[in-house]
Amino acid sequence: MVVLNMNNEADMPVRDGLKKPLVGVIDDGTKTVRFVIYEAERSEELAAYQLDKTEVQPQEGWYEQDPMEILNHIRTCSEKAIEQLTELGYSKEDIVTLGITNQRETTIAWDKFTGEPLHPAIAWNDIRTDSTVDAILAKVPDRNKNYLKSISGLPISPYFSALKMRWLKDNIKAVRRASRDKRLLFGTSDSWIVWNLTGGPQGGLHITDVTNASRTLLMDLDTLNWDPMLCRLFGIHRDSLPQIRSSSELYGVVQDGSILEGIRLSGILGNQQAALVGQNCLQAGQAKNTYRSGCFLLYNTGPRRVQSTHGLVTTVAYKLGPNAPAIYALEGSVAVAGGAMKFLRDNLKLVKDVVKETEHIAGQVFSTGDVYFVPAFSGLYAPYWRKDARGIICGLTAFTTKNHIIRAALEAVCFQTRDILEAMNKDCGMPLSKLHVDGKMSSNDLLMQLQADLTGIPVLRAHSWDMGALGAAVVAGHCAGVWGIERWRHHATLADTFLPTTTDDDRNVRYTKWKMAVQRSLGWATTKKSIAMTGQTKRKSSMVTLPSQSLDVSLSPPRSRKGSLVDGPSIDYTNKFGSPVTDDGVNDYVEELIKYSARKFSIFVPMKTGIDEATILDDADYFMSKKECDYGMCQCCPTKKRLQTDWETIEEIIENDPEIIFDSDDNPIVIEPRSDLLENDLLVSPTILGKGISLRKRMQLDSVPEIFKHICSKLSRTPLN
Ligand SMILES: Nc1ncnc2c1ncn2[C@@H]1O[C@H](COP(=O)(O)OP(=O)(O)O)[C@@H](O)[C@H]1O
Ligand SMILES: O=P(O)(O)OC[C@H](O)CO
Repeated sequence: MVVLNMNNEADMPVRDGLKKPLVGVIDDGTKTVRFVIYEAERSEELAAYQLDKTEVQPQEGWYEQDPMEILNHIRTCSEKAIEQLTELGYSKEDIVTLGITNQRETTIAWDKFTGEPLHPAIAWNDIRTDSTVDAILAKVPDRNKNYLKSISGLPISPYFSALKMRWLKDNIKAVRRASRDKRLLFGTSDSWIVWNLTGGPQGGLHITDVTNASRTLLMDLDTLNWDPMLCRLFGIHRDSLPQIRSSSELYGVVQDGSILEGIRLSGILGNQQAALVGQNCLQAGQAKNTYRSGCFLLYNTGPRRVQSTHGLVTTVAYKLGPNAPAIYALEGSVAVAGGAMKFLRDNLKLVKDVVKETEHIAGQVFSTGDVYFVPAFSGLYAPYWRKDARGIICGLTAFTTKNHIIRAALEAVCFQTRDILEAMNKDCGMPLSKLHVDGKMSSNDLLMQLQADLTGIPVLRAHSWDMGALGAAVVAGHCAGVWGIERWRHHATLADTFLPTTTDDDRNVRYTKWKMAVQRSLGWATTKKSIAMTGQTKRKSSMVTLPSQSLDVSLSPPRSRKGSLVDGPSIDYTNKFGSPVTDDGVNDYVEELIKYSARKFSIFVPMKTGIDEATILDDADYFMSKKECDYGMCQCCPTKKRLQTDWETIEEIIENDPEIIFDSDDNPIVIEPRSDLLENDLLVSPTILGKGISLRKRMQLDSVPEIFKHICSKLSRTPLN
């Protein structure tokens, strides 16, 4: 008899006879949804079912998924896998607990009350947020993409969830509205799944685990909580974010009326962290590389957070219980690995069947014939973090055949892995002596041999390609008491070994050439081009050039926006505009100022009797009163972490993001009625370089932004309409 105990929570079911406790895993990948059932004691996969997801690519560089399809697939896959169980003499009741592993960073916004997704999921590899990245970079000193790394471990890149959340708030009305009405919930796909499994609008749990949270760019790696400054910077309100939990604890019970009804949920891990656990890389110094659409190398650094100075990210590897310490990892993420094979199949039609043909075709030549393929389709991730890189195939000659190109695409995966290893060795100071690998693409023997040859270390391929689901089963089973982590630590993972067959000189010469190819791929996509590509015209801040002024002054943007806004001439308006300026000639300039460079504003409107003062939005008071403890850490908002906010366009902020309408002293921007204003006058008072300057602007009615009309209607003598 096995008695299962969930961390002192209510006891798990009691099983009799020979049947062993089973653990189910929901695996939400980029391309597929799977449901896998393991027999805990023998770590054996008993049943699995998988469905492909519909690929949605509405524009170049945009990758979306249907959140409802994810849920429907989970239902179907779990039903089918459980059907298989019955043939083995088991039943659904033998599944004692569930784990979830998921594609990370993919972001979903939904309505807390209706449960409806407010937009398709934006997948991790989507680059629509290119210009959002620019807007955020414009707010940080020196536009330094690593500025937030000391807190979050991550560079500012389209890859991470905060950028996707910001984009959704900026561009999707339904998301904005839900935010204003406090109905908005954000989450990575694990949160979406758990919320729905545990009741959805009827009390569903809005949670995520530390590993997923560590991929958002909003979590502080030390406190393992949402960081107030990061939330403020990205304009994401704490109430819309899930609660961060450990990777292995009893979260709740499935209550969605599906076949999984009543089963407990006790493990959540991002899929790359899950593969690290599945590969049994539980000691500091062990690493694994998973080859799928992308390729992700994680190096366990134990409880020590290693801050990379060579382009890697610091991430949480796992936290096996609410009171267990967090274990960290250094990660090298490669955006395109197996994805390059798909490109050769679907776009260039060089192969029909990736699995059956690539190895054979590439194996017919002994080298790439000096051809190099950099598959930077959506920029390069680690260690370069260049969103302006684009794919190139170089070194083509009249003798180049498709065999060379396919082989070069395989080698690209190996070279990108070497890039990561080089960075990792520098960061850790101790070269990795072997590499554990998994992922579907690792079934390619030629790829594995090339990997050993191009890195010079043995490559150990796991017996099963899907170590992610196994890892999630381990952490869920650990909490349920059916899969001891200590036992797992000593579990011998079977592997095929590929040994290097080249000399150091050979591989270094080839690697130098690869670096040359990478250099040629950089800077290909300009910001301008990427905006045109994605059809995004709204956020223009990074490419704005102020028009030449009729004013006899030199133009200068507010100091903190200098780097991003202006390539053109500059005005020193502090010297010129000490007092209100009503000259019509200043209109264009005020317009520009309002549009692009406002930093701290007061807006005055003609007075309406009886109203003394009001904030721009009713929300502002609410946020002001809540803002400190909102993040659960009012004493923990250390001054050093506060960022001097430099606002985007005022209309954008007002329209898009009520939460962040605060000036640099953390006061809400105030609309003040003033009796000395003419009807339809708005007096905009930006504070620049510490001085208040009043620019009176007579607004053209047809050009008055809706929000100003609203303000005037609310406060002034004469509504604008
Ligand atoms: N034998 C193989 N040789 C080369 N590439 C492969 C092979 N098997 C799979 N791949 C590639 O690896 C990727 C497998 O991805 P998959 O595991 O389905 O993960 P994901 O969920 O990341 O899409 C696909 O892009 C496929 O083209
Ligand atoms: O689903 P995969 O295997 O492509 O994994 C995606 C990663 O989690 C993205 O960070």
